[in-house]
Amino acid sequence: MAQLARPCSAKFKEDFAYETIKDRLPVILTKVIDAVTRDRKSLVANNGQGLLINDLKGIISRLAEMKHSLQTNKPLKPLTDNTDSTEAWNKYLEEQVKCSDKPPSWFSSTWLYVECFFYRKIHEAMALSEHFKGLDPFGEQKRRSLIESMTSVTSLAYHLEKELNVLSESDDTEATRKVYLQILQVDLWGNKCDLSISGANDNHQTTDPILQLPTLQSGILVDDSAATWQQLVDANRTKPNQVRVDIILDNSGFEFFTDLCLAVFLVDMKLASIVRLHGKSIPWFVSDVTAEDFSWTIDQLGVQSDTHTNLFGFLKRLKENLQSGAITFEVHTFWTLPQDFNEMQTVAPDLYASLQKSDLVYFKGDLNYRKLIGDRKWDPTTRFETAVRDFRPAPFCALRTIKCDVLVGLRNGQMEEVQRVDPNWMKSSAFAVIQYLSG
Ligand SMILES: O=P(O)(O)OC[C@@]1(O)O[C@H](CO)[C@@H](O)[C@@H]1O
Ligand SMILES: [Mn+2]
Repeated sequence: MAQLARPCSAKFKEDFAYETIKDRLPVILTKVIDAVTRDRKSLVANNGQGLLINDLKGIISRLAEMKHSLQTNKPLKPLTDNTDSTEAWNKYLEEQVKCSDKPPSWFSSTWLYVECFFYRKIHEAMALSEHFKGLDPFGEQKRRSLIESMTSVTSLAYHLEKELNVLSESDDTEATRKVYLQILQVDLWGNKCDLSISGANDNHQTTDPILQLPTLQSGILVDDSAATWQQLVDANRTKPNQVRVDIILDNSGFEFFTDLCLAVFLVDMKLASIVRLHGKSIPWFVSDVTAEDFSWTIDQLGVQSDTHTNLFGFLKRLKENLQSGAITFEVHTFWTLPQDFNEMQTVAPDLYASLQKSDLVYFKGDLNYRKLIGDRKWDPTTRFETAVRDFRPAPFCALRTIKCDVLVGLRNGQMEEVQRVDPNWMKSSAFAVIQYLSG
């Protein structure tokens, strides 16, 4: 068994974790407080009673108390909101208390734990209110980020529709493979549009998603995309018309649109008979997709197609696949717990068993990647399969733009090359990996 690398933590000032906990999360939390304060009038007006003001004041004071706790490195406390994940979170806290010499706190515990706890605490502040239990303080930003990406959305939709109309009439496997690899790269770089790395500042897509690919290509440090194509071909040979693909979603907005493009492509080109999309059950890491974001996105694409007619053909395909059940959306509590994926089989055996029925699972984004490799500071030349440890429910592929300081699977000397090219490599989202592991 390879020696486990140490987890990222803000107790090491050289870790990106330190900058995140010290600087970035307080900024994000301040924006949440401002959003709830600013929206107070519209939130109350929509609900029409002055007493709601006190309810909102309760939320704001809990968030302010959380900010003070974060900035003064107070011990983490059990959650009190009595939701379906409260017990799991409090059990995890108890385990941390048992296995560390001092009470877990923001700057002493692992980065993965405290950053996940940060977003779960924001949800607790809402869940403890009377009338705003499910309030998503990031909802407005996520909606705005899709609307401001509409030029890129419509050009991508039009491009894909044209390709699908030609390919579905031909049985040109090579041409299909080429478009698959192109859409996969579009989906990969869609992950640049993430509101957490941007400190909740605007981060929508402005360039043409297809035309930008050649300039981004050199930033792909590991490219196993050919192996994912082969897995799809092999799965269709052994079980024609029964291939299942899962996409573990990340960010809403433009990235989610690129996920929908990949899903429609796989179904309409008969590379998968079902694509199961997995979202988050609570607002998460600012821009992650919730069930509310999923429904709003489908509705909004409909609204937009009235003016952006290039959307129309793609949207028809998408809606047909949603109605037929070829594309589905679901959530599971596990995705918003603190455990990394090596613990899924123990913590969420039902989810692990479901993923075991998949022929290919795509994990989108940086946080999913961190959870695949345990958010540990592995040597970058460590093999991906070593860092993933025992997690292997099915063949899977990480599609991740790099936004923090954990990375594996590189060649000898490759990390040094990257650092020379861009010392800011862990925050610039200029680099990415497509890393595949067979089942
Ligand atoms: O999972 P995503 O949306 O690609 O990225 C999540 C993220 O923005 O949050 C953390 C930094 O606070 C990092 O893991 C990463 O930068
Ligand atoms: Mn995210």
